[in-house]
Amino acid sequence: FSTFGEYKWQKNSLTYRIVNYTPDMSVSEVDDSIERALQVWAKVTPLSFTRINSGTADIMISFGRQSHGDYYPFDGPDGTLAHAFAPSPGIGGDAHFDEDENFTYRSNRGYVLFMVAAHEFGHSLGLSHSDDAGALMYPVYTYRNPETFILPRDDVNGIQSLYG
Ligand SMILES: O=C1CC=C(NS(=O)(=O)c2ccc(-c3ccccc3)cc2)CC1=O
Ligand SMILES: [Zn+2]
Repeated sequence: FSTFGEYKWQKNSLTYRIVNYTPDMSVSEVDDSIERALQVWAKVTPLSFTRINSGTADIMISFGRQSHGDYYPFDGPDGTLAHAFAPSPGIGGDAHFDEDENFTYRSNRGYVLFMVAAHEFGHSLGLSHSDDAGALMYPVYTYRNPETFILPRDDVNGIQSLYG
C-alpha cells in the first residue's frame, strides 16, 4: 500500500453527502453502492460515516462530465472513471465520478459503482495507489462480485497504518 504521507482525517466520525445521481442506476442502487463502499473501510477502522442531505459534508460525492468544477476535467467514456481528493478541508475527501462512464449495480457490464467508489474512498481517507495487483487500491479496475467482496490484506494494512 502507499499513503499520501500523513494526510489523514483528525476525527473518526465523518459525514458524506450524495450531491447528485447518475441516470445509469436507480437512486436506491446508488445509495446502497455508496453506503457499502464506505462500510468496507469503516469495518476495519474506528471511522464512522454519517449521511447528510444538505450543506457541506466531509466527503461530497457527485457525478459530472468533462469540466465539472475543479481543475481536473473528465475525459469522456473510459479513460479516467473517477477521482477523489486526499483528506483536507474543502475539496479534500470529495469523490467525483465521470458521468460519461456506464456505472452498474452488480453486473459486469460497465463499471460496478460499488468497486469504483470503494477505491476512490480509499483516496478520500488518505491512501494512494498500491503496487499489489490484488489490492483494491491497485490503479487498474478489476471486476469483483460486490456480494462477496473482501477487503484485501494490503488495503487493510494501509488504512490501519493511518487509523488503526
Ligand atoms: O487516483 C486515481 C487516478 C487515476 C484513476 N484512474 S481511473 O479513474 O481510471 C480508475 C482506475 C481504477 C479504479 C479502480 C481500481 C480498483 C478497483 C476499483 C476501481 C478506479 C478508477 C483513478 C484514481 O483514483
Ligand atoms: Zn485511484
